[in-house]
Amino acid sequence: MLTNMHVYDYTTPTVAFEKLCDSLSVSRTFVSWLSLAVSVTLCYSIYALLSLFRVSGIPRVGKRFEPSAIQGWKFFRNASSVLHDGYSRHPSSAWRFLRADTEMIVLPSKYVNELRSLPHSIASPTLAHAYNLSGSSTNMNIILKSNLHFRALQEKLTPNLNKLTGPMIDELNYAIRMELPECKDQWVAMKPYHSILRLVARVSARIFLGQPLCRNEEWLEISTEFTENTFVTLVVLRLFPRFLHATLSWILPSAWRSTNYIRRAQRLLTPGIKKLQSGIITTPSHGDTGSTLLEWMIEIANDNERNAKDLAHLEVVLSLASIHTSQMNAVHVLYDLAYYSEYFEVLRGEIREVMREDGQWSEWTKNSFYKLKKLDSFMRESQRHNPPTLLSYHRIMQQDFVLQDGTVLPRGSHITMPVNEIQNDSTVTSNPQRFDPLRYYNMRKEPNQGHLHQFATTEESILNFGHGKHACPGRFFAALEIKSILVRLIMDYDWKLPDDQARPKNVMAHEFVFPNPEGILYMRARNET
Ligand code: HEM
Repeated sequence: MLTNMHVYDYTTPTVAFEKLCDSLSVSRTFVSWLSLAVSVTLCYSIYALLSLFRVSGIPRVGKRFEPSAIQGWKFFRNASSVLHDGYSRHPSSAWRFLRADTEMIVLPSKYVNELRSLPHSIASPTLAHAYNLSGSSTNMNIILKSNLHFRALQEKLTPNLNKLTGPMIDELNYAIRMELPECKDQWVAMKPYHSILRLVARVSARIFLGQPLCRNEEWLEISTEFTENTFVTLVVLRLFPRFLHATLSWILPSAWRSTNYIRRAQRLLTPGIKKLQSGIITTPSHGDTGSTLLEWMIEIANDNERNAKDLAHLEVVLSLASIHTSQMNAVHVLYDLAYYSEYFEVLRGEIREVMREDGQWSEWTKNSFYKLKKLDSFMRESQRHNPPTLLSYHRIMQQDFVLQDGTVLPRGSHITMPVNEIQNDSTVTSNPQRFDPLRYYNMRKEPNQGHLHQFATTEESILNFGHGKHACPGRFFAALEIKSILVRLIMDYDWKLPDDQARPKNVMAHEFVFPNPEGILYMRARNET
């Protein structure tokens, strides 16, 4: 016979749940947390199991039954050894490794030419960038909605670089006065990471938004801090399986801050965008000839791309793509120059030659900067030793695709290339351990090589900017901006490392490589210019 205690009303799950808790004499909160933990563990186990079987036929590096969370942690701590291990075993074929949030298929560069012109419908770089940046949790999924920013850079900004050189130089003059310390006749300690970030942010803002917004302190904060917070968020999220990202981003302060920066950018930029769209503002905002990137975006936008808030959002995305990437290269070059200090005079000699031909730096054109082949070579060599990321050429396969040697890239898989391993392979770069600042300058002196091996040129095995039709559309602007900043820093100041100190060590997180933000250099004003 059943006692009353066992006669439950199961008509609703809530009632059944409450009765069960009463009968077990445990608190409802405890049971809720327990069920959540069991569900998460179950989902995670299924996810980990599925990832074991996902891409058969392509060998995987890493311990076979080690959970993806542990492999992801190892990748976070020491991505270079994971990639070095995989590349040493499989230098000319595909292999894969597990991150906590996905599995990556790593390809050698021999496949670049097969992949470089595939359309988005087969291999999508945009989906891969959005995924890699945890787009749905970091406000970066806007790039899936429109590629207006990409087109504006390719069709408008790059062909007009010559006209933009004047405004860039003008803004840099102002930025240097605002951001660098007074150091006449004395050595002053400073952190280049922070000062150069502000120089790049100011010069970029002049080109992206024009005057007076480029000097607006709120915009300068948004354009630098959005990126820093987004990277903190994605570095953390990458340690967890994908299905937890949305929940985790609710509790990460860096994710709230990024979202707030997007809202602030929309509040700040939308009124001006609407005026430009309705033709109320017609004069170019540089205060010079030419347009700003924002004006070009408005000019070429199609009917689905005219939403003012989306345009403001894309301006922030452009800041993420451009400011820290350029700043990092400039800081690496300065750290390398301070270490190999004999090259200061080599580069100054080259700059003096261009001044003899083209006049004072303030009158230079894009072509004047092109003549700085030794500086260009130094920048490229510094980038080879300190690439912004160890992995590049990300694509998500939208269809199964069979490479010519029969390797199958399944639909949904995430492919990438180990740029750092490839460019430091001795079959690609002779004596790769050696830091040889004039390596590419000397290569360009060979017959028919003059236009090759430049900082902004991409090659099958030099993939820091990608390669082919999806390669970085901002790389020519980046080269010009970085050179204009470096010319000033090299000519107007002496630089040195603190006594007995080596070059500041890079900071690594997952595949990302950052110049040390705490690195200190001493600077002193020179009289020459
Ligand atoms: C040293 C500086 C820079 C580096 C190393 C760099 C590197 C890259 C790389 C590797 C890609 C991906 C290419 C691919 O898919 O294969 C990329 C894409 C892109 N870059 Fe750059 N970049 C730099 C500067 C800039 C600048 C200054 C701008 C803007 C003015 C810019 C705008 C973009 C955009 C819009 C994309 C495409 C993102 C998308 O698909 O939505 N980059 N960049």
